[in-house]
This record gives sequence, structure tokens and C-alpha cells, in this order.
Amino acid sequence: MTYQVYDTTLRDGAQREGISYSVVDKLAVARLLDEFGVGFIEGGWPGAVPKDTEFFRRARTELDLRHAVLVAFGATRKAGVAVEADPQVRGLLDAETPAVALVAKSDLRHVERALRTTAKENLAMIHDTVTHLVARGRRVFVDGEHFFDGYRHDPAYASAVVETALAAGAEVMVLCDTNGGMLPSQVTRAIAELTERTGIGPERLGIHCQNDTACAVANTVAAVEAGVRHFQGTANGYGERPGNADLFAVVANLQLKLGLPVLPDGCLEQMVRVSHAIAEIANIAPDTHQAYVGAAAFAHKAGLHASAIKVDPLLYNHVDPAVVGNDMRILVTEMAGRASIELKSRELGLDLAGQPETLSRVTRRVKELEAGGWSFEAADASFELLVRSELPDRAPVRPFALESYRVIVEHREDGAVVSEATVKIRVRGERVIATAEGNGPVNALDEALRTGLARHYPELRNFELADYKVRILEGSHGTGAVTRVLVETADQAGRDWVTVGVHPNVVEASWHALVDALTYGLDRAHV
Ligand SMILES: CC(=O)SCCNC(=O)CCNC(=O)[C@H](O)C(C)(C)COP(=O)(O)OP(=O)(O)OC[C@H]1O[C@@H](n2cnc3c(N)ncnc32)[C@H](O)[C@@H]1OP(=O)(O)O
Ligand SMILES: CC(=O)C(=O)O
Repeated sequence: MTYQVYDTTLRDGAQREGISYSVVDKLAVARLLDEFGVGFIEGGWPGAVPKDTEFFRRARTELDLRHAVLVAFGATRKAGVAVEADPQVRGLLDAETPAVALVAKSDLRHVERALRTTAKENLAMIHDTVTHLVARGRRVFVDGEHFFDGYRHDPAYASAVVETALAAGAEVMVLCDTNGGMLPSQVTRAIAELTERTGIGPERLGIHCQNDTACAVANTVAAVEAGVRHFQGTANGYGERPGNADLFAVVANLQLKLGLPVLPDGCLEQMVRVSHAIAEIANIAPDTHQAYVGAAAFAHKAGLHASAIKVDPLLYNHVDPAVVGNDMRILVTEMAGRASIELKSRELGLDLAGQPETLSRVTRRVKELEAGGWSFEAADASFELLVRSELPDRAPVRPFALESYRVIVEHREDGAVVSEATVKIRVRGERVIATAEGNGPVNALDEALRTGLARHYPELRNFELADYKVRILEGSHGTGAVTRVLVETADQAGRDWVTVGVHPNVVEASWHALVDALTYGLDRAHV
């Protein structure tokens, strides 16, 4: 049994507020979708959107698709216009794609009020446009716009639209939940009724669901379970309003839960890479919590989960993350138990399996620190230093000892605000005093510390502060507010690491995070 995985990221997905692909972007997205193994890529509406016209022109020479067939999207001919004379239909042919998708009204209310034509003329528009395109060698899919609402309002008319399209030669009639208001049981029922009423098998039908009830993925899966073989969706669920069915979740559900062979072999594990690459091109931050592909899709925080995962990761994962190209992660927080610490340490290359006392000590320390506002969840490097400071043979080498530091902020007469820091440290037996200016107190402190260390640790030149985040945490249990600072540092090899510092004073909190950052980076540079 074959399934048609039909992607509309470049047409319906591009209708999402905030997305504006260039032609080059569209070509890049098409290549990624092809690598993911979709069967059809709906590239846009040629003739209506100039960039889409250009996309199809360039696609002819610049796209070499291995799995996918390119589809041009458009509408049925206009009411009262001969199909040969309709420039929009001409534009579809000029795109020179092997397949065309036509949006057609299947809700009589839309025919009468939006198209302002008759029930009969709408059926003629569908018939004429499909036969015209089929006669010119195109595979034709018809998207029955508002099918489910239309079927509820007037089942006989919505059924006539389906029959007309298929009789005219459409390969598949796609039932669209255009307003996205359906629930899975309603989709299942409508498909059962339609097939019974018309005698048309569900294998001639397709499904296209918007996500306005947050049921687009479930509705799509329900339709496939009802026998539909052609299903549409978009990368990451991009689309108008709350979006479309997320094709990644749909495909993974069908393949992994229902055992349906929807993608070519070897493609499913490309999912995370393709999802994130498309998000990058769309200029939308990947959703950390997106099912299957999000960075947190297989991240475990609860200590009890980790203790079972230690026995078998599948006890707390619904699938093996590797099958979709994802990884499991253990988060270390106040909710950690010894198993979480053991697994996280193993992730970092530290084997604590035979060291129950060390595990208990680290767990206790993490809980105490987290209660005081520290957060190791995003600060793996500080966590690693903490664990290693409990391991005599792996303890990190501290590059210096602090005697004191001082920071001043000067508001000058001319309005300039200058920060200046002085650090007094001991480095390899030598007392060093270094001073630097910066555009803020933390920057000045960072510069002064690096200046002081530079002669002994020239490799510091390769590190740069990539991100700096400050959060004020409300005081609790009668304590005052504290400040948490997260520092992300990167080196020239493209590695980065995050450290954390916490203190009521923001400069001191930053100091802790900076010292951990340099300690971790230097330690790693010397391993
Ligand atoms: C459910 C969906 O998401 S379908 C995809 C929708 N995508 C888009 O609309 C994006 C691209 N759209 C466009 O660039 C423009 O809307 C165009 C070029 C298609 C049309 O632009 P205009 O000619 O200025 O018309 P406008 O957008 O105001 O109205 C749409 C016209 O198409 C007609 N129309 C709407 N649906 C259909 C249909 N299924 N079949 C035939 N004609 C249709 C309308 O009756 C209206 O005709 P009229 O101008 O004679 O009143
Ligand atoms: C065709 C389409 O995108 C819809 O009806 O939602």
C-alpha cells in the first residue's frame, strides 16, 4: 500500500504571519523536504505570487529532486470565464510541473456568497479546469476547500463536488478542514458517510487540516486510519493562524505508531535536522517543546524518570529518540535524584556508577544550590565542574586564586558612563594586578581578568563571551532577591559552554559565572 506524503510548507506554510521566503530560501527548503523523503512539494501559486512564478522557473534547472514531485497550486477557472481564457490557469501550465493542485469550493455557502456564482457553475468550473489540465498531461489534485463544514451544511452538494472532481480525472480529492474547526471523531464520521454515500473508496481521498482546534495532527492521523492515503501538512506545522498539521508529527505517528511505510527507508532519522534547518531558513526559532523534533522532546527532569531510564531508556520514552534523529537528555535540577546525576554525569563522560557516596554528595549539593537560586539545567559546564570537584582524580585545575577585585562605574561630566575593574590574583605562584575598562561592570571585570591571565594562558584569546543572561529571582523564606547569571562562552573551534553564577549582587553573580567559564574552557583546552 503506498501513501502520498504531500508537503505544502512553501505554499500554505508560507501563509504564516511573519514568514517571507526569498526564491533562494524556497529552493533550499524544497531540497530539505526532498531529503526528508516527501512525495510531493507544493511550491506556491505561480501567476499569483511573483516569487512563486520565479521559484518554478528556477526549479526547472536548479532542483534535482530524488523523491518528490513538484506541484503548482492554483484555483479553478473563474466563474463565467472559459478555462482556455483564464490567465490564472495558464499560469499553472506555464509552471511546467508534473502535478497541479486546484483549490475548489465545496461548501455551497462559499459558492453562493464568496464566489457569487451558482452551484452548477462551480461544478462546471471544477470539471473544466481538471479536464483541461489532465488533457495537458498534468496529475491533478483537487483541494475541496471547507469540505467538512460544507458537508455538514449540505452533504449532497459537498459529495457532488468530490464526484465531479474525480470523474473529471483528478487523481485525489483532498478534503480540507480549511477553518480548522474539526475534531478527529468528526473527520472520521464525515469520511465514512461520504464513502458510503458516493461509493468512492477512501484511497481516492486526501486530507488537509488546519490547526485551529489544535487537532490538525490528530485529524490527519484519523483520516489515514479511515483509509485516506494522501495526507498534507507543513514542516513544523507552519501555516496561517495557528498553522497546519505538523508533517513531522504526522509522519512519525503514522510510521512509528501505526507501522505504515510512509517515508523511504533512512529518511525518518533526518527529521530533526530537516526541521531545524527549515526553521532557520524561515527565521523562526525552533520550538524546544515540539513533539519528536524539539530539543526537549526527550529531555527528562524528574528524578524518578531518570531512575527508571537508567534501567532502560524506553521505560520513559515513547520511542527511541534516535529513530527521528533526536537525543535523550537528562536535566539536572532540584528535581534530580541520584539516578539523574549519574546519567547526566555519564553524558558528560564522568562515570559515577560505582560511587554511591559521591552521587549522594553531588545530589545533595545540587539540591542545596538550586534551593538558593542556582540552576544547572542550562549550565552543563558549571555542573561538570561541580561533579569533578568531588572526584579527586578528575578535579578541575583552577587557573588562579583570587585575592580581590574591585569595580567602579563612573558617570562623567560629558554624560559618558565608563566602567573600570581591577583584579588582584595569584597565577602559578605569581601575584598579578590587572586593570581594564569596559562598556559595563561585567565587561570590565572580564577584560581585567583576561588581561591578568593572558601571559600564563595565551589560549584565552580563543574564548569569547557569546551570551550573557541575567534573571532576578524573587526572595523566598525571608531572604532577599538574588540574581542569577548565565554566561555562554564559545571558542574558535565552534564549541560553546554555559556556566551559572548566583548572588544577591549582580557583579558577584557574574564573577562566579565568568570564573567557571574560564576554568572550564582552559581545563578543556589542556585535556
Ligand atoms: C484556503 C487557502 O488557503 S487557498 C490559498 C489562498 N492563497 C492566496 O490567496 C495567496 C495568493 N493569492 C493572491 O495572490 C490573490 O488573492 C490572487 C492573485 C489569487 C487573486 O487576486 P485578485 O484577482 O486581486 O482577487 P482577490 O484576492 O480579491 O479575490 C479572489 C478572486 O478569486 C475568486 N476565487 C476564490 N476562490 C476561487 C476558486 N476556488 N475558484 C475560482 N475562483 C476563486 C474569488 O471569487 C475572487 O474573484 P473576483 O475577483 O472575480 O471577485
Ligand atoms: C486548500 C487549503 O489550504 C485549505 O482549504 O485550507
